[in-house]
Amino acid sequence: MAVVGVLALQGSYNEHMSALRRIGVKGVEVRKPEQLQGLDSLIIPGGESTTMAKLANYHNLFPALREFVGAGKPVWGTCAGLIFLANKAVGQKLGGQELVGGLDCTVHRNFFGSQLQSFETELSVPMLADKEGGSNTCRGVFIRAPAILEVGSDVEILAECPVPSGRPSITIPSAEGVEEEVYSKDRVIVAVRQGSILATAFHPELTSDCRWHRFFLDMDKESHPKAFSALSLSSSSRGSEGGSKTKPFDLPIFE
Ligand SMILES: NC(=O)CC[C@H](N)C(=O)O
Repeated sequence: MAVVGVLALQGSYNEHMSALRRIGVKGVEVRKPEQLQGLDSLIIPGGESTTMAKLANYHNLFPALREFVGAGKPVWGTCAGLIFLANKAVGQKLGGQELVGGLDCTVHRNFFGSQLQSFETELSVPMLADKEGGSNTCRGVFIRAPAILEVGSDVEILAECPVPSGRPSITIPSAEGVEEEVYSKDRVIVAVRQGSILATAFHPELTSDCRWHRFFLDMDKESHPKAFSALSLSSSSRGSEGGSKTKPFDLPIFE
């Protein structure tokens, strides 16, 4: 059976573990480098990326995380996890923070503002409906959320979000990195895929819609078909959009 790890240093790892349970998959909490061995895929949750990076450093996790990403094993970063996976981050705290990298993009760490500017919105994600069924949109829960400013040519854009009008204006380094310019587009990228890396600026694990988790597991399945032979992700555990009816929800989620 495929083994899905969830980086459990800080942030919404319990919610990811719970979302995995809802679709009949047992997640494994990861806190030490050696726990990455034997995993087929990994979720890096949201939380606070500077704190998470300090904890990851403390536990000497960065080399092992880079190796995991470099090996082409599926990795999904949500929110702070997206920041971890970006090759470049701007808007960081003084002194910056270490990144795992691997995802060819520039991310703004607090693009949508502070806690007070957190919001929910309906996002258009036709890819999700194509692959996992259900509606063309999903609920996007954005909490002190980052956004992706630029992507490389290998990165597939899965979702964009209109930039909320009340959001404080942010400056971003210009291409040369010297001058600063104000972000002026009316839309911004919030979900991408680059090969085995999936990244979302929002929190699917806080909603009852399990399609992002299923999509991620399907990526895992593509790369390790054998590991999934014993995993019953079809019929019984897939259920309808909104999660399996057979397993009780054990954490509060947004309906
Ligand atoms: N909900 C989140 O994960 C927020 C991430 C936050 N902007 C950060 O740095 O780390």
